[in-house]
Amino acid sequence: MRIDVITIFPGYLAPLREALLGRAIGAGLVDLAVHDLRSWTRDVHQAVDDSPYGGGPGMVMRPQVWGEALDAVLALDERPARIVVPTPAGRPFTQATAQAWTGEERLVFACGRYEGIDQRVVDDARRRDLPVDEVSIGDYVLVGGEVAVLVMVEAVVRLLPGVLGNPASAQQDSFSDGLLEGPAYTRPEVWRGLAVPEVLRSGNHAKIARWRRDRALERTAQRRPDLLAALPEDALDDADRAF
Ligand SMILES: O=C(OCc1ccccc1)c1cn[nH]c1
Repeated sequence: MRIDVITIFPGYLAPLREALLGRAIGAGLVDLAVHDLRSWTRDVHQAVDDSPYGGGPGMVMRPQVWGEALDAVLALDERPARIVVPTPAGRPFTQATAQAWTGEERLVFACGRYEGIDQRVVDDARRRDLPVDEVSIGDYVLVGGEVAVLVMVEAVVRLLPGVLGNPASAQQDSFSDGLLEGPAYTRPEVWRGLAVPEVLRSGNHAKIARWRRDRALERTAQRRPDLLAALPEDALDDADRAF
């Protein structure tokens, strides 16, 4: 998978070259290219924003600069690309989104700042039949899209074959069965007077699986009743319902 990021703060994306993601890049599982949006400005001040039509606070990112930047970056590789624009006003980015994007040959992230990017940039891309997703990583406002890109790239790349040492852990992710992960424990057996739940040391794998599912159901009911309500009918068996 090729990933391009267009931003006025390329340094913000440096963490993508660290650790697991850095190894995925080194192993050739991911190609990452970060581009400075200001490369496509033509004025001496390298202006990337301007005042909003209709008035109001803040600034809007200029369409000309973004249009030229996207055209140039898209032209760097003939692989079809999905353009992703992080914004508080976007559709929710979820594990399902991350899973779906693992099928993409190329992702091009456009990092907005200020009050966002002139809407015509997205409209023009869609008019040219380029897939464009305006996505939100959560209901809060950041200063720019760069942090959201770090989140989304990590969520996607960890799912690519060969990236995680143990693919099973991606399968048993929180959300993969629609429930939150329950509590996890490791040695020592007793720590500061707190013991690991007996069942986990019983060696009885059926009992352990049941206990883990009960803890996941309990936690989901307490913290995310919305996820419980969203489960398909057949997702809960009788033992679950008893819980
Ligand atoms: O703040 C975010 O993106 C940066 C951004 C983009 C456009 C205008 C303002 C801020 C964001 C919040 N949840 N998901 C994304």
